[in-house]
Amino acid sequence: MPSESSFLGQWFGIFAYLGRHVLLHVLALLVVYIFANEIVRSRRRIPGLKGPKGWPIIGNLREVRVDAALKYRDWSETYGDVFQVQMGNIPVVVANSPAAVKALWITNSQALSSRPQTYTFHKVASGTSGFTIGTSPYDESLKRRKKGAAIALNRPAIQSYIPYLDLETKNFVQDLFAYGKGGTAAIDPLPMVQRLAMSLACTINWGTRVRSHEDDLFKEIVEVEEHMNRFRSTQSNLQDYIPILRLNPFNTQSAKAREMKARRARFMKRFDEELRDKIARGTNSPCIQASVITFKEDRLNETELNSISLSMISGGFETVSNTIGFSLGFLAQRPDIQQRAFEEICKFQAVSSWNSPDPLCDAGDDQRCTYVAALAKEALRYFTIIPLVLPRESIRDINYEGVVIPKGTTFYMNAWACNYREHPIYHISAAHFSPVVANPSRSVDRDIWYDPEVFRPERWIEQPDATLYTFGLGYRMCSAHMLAQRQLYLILMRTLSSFRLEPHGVVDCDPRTGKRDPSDLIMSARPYKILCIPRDGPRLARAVSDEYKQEPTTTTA
Ligand code: HEM
Repeated sequence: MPSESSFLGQWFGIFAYLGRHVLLHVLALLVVYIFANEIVRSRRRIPGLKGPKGWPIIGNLREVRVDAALKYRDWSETYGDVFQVQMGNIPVVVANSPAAVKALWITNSQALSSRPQTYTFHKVASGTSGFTIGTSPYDESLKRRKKGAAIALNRPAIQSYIPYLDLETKNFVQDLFAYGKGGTAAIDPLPMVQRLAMSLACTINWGTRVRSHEDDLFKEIVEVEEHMNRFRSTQSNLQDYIPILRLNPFNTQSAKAREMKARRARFMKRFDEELRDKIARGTNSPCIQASVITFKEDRLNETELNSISLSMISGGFETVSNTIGFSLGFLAQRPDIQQRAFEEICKFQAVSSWNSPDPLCDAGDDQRCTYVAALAKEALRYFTIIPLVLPRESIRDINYEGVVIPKGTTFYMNAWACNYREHPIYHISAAHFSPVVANPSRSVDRDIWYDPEVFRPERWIEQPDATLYTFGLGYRMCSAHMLAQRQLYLILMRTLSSFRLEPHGVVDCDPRTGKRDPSDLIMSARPYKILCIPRDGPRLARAVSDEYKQEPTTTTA
């Protein structure tokens, strides 16, 4: 009779043998898979275009997981201004200089008129709910939606939104004053400016305001949109590029994307239903959705209408708020710039700087205070909150300096690299950088700066025609760049004429070191607190006291 221990020993031997066998098979399969994938990956590279080779399966994903724009700029020194990377097996062309970007995005504007589709954002997080304009591929429907957005965001339309801008920026100043307890309590201004931007977008689109950053609806939209921003990131959703990861049954990313899709659909439906109800009762304010629903001549279907709403929320809210989020923290540490802006506002309003100017400045003024307009533009350049613009996809072959880039290729514009383009004779490696003394005559090309690392609004007064890359370029450039600049200008005018900003504790709003998550698509600053000290408390209190939470009375286009 075999003893119990030898019996167990036999079973153990059988299992060990089977285990080794299975393991060897799995390893062999893995090697074959990697080998076969390497052949596919190298065949998909664009012939004639240089670029880092990357790793099997993941390509360059590991190297560009965070701060991709900075990495691409570094690589451009080795591979040239235009090179290819591989996201998994997918080749992507990256353009890193003003000249290259203009040759591709302007000269080939129509060829670059589409957007690539990704698994996480397009298939899971959006699905049948439709895409924003900024994430839609090129087709007839996109053309209709772009036309609708262009009418809603052109100069005359913006003029009609001035009462809304007035109300929301006034509400913002009131919030800084009230929550900041007249300069005695440190506050995080981000939720307040998020409310401003969100409320403006909702008013223009649905005729509905978002009154407080303490509202549950506000918090819900912020949370959902922040997640959506992550699903749109060009480098952090590995499953977009490595399809095998989508099979993972415990895939938390897809589960989160589905959850956000459902939550987004809920608040969109709520806005839509409220508006339809108001239209039925004849109590609606004029807004984009009402004008399309009421006058059906625009021929936009339900999904297209939804796409415009999504674009207003997703385009209009995080962009402006994060630019201001970085700017206020940064300016709190730059009393010199605040003082200069204040003096320029006083001059603009024709009051002496020891008298206080009107803290609420004229909402109808279209960026005529040159210094503050330049300050807004410099904030857009310096913080370049979408460093890699939004990806494009070519709908035709493009010939770039003799290299044929096939139709269907993804392109990234490195707006960061273009906005920070430094003339070679002033180039010093980032680690040893010391700002060059300001001397405008030394900037030899209008798109190339001698001091890009310095925050200097004056550059836009010296070179008003220099290109700003923050809104992208060409056919798919930001549809609302005029509205956004107007918004930023009025927010800065009113904030800087009302308050002196001081940092409270550590404030890092440096666009290189102070990002909350450097893998996001739209960058935001790490949370910080500042003191908003009224320049003239009694006057400010009077200016913001009058019924600031009322509904706007003037109509939209
Ligand atoms: C600081 C503010 C803003 C910045 C930095 C910004 C930036 C951008 C960028 C980089 C693009 C892609 C451009 C390209 O591919 O060339 C874009 C597209 C877009 N933006 Fe903005 N944006 C801002 C504000 C807004 C606002 C306030 C709205 C709406 C109210 C908006 C609506 C859109 C739309 C609809 C598109 C899609 C255009 C298309 O694909 O055809 N943006 N934006």
